[in-house]
Amino acid sequence: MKIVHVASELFPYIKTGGLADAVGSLASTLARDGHEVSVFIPGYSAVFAQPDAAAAERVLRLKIEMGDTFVSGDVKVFSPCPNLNIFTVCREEFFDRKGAYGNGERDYEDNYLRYIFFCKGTVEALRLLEMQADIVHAHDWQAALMPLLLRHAESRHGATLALKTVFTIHNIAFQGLFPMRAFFRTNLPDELRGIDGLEYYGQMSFMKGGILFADRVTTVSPRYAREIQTPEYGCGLDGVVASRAEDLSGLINGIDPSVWNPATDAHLPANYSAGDMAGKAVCREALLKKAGLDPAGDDVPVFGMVCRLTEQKGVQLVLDNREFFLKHDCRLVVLGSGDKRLEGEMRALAASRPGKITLVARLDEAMSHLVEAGGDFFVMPSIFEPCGLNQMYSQAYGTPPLVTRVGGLADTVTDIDENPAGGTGIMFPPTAAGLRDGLKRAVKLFADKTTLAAMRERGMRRDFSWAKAARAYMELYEAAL
Ligand SMILES: Nc1ncnc2c1ncn2[C@@H]1O[C@H](COP(=O)(O)OP(=O)(O)O[C@H]2O[C@H](CO)[C@@H](O)[C@H](O)[C@H]2O)[C@@H](O)[C@H]1O
Repeated sequence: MKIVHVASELFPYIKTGGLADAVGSLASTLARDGHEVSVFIPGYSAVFAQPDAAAAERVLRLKIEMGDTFVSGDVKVFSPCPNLNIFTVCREEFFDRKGAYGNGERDYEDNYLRYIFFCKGTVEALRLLEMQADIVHAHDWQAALMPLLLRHAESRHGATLALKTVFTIHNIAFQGLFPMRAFFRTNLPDELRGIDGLEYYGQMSFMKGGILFADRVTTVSPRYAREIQTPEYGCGLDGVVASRAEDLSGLINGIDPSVWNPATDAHLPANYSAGDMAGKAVCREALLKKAGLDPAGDDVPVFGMVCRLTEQKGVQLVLDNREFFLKHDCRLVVLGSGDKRLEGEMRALAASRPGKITLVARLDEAMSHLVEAGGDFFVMPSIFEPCGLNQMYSQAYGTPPLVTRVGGLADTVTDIDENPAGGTGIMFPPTAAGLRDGLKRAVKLFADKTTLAAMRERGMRRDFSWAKAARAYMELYEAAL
């Protein structure tokens, strides 16, 4: 099958979060299975810093109509492995910047222009390169205009660019909402300005376009697919999502075993597996040292956390439990940056107990592997979580996760008290009291080494592979065609 993915992130070329991992793994798994896969991403300068992308060749010059003007750019391509072509839609003025979406303080004000250009450039490339896709699969708000722009270009040019379109919601909290004047740059027909089109309370919503106009809509777990049809989790788009209920499905992400496998992980000082756990202790020691924490004996649990520091990830719940971390003999390593207030409060908490609590406020791929491997428990108390990857990584690394009962977390972790013979983690409601209870249960469990060892082993033997996840997408594509 000819499959085209369109996304603003792709591991290992450009990543700010789980979107990059999900698209990267899905695309390469489908390519390995023999499908002809292309991925379109913006030509961020960071992409070309990667060795295989540095040799990208220009295949097209673009001149894209955006409102009453034409904007130029080009398309470069490289191929990191058989059956996989990565196309970058380039325009230095838009994508040659330090951050993908903003400067660290705020989002770029021209993001609507950048991603309209990206989607239009992709559609134009599909046309000029005569790619004849079976499926065009767009991800998240940055690519959400693809289904509409593609069908519009088809009717303008009398061509078929793709048989079916799929839109995946990785996180409905980020919708691409802009003042309505942005619509003018799409050159879409005026009737799409209204409530049955892209309008959302007087603004223009990219994500609404993806949900309404793709042939199939997916999100990244069955539970989140149900949740986003409710006002509590739908972030204002619950009605729109519910209107597509018949074409909506929730497909769990997988993890890429060539990147996330403790038996082969090159980021770790020692490897280990369910059958030989000796290396995990080496990783634990290395983690404490790297994080600048005091050594911790067998009776002192090490809690790890890796995430964007945002409300979504439940960082506030951790802060609300400062007393727990201060009172109990434990260690806490937090790797993440983001919201300045949360970062500041976490930094203050760490400063109040150096040697015991630490915040590493940067993006650090290698250290994220070490936290997964070296921790005794992984803390992931998300307020909402479409799928979540770290709770799967942590189970694969023998580090039981503490998770809230929401979205993909509830779909991928089994609570040890509810199911003593099958438990792989600890689950609780998304509140400060819920997390407190979870932490206390973890401390108790840490003293019960037999139960803990069995739980670790069960997590490590679970099949979270992308092979399984990619099969579910293939079934969806086939059903759509
Ligand atoms: N400081 C840091 N250093 C190194 N690595 C860091 C890091 N901070 C975060 N990461 C990494 O970023 C990724 C985060 O992935 P998640 O799926 O947990 O969340 P995210 O909310 O970004 O993704 C959204 O999309 C994905 C993909 O569909 C969904 O699983 C998820 O629920 C949804 O919110 C992980 O690989 C993690 O290790």
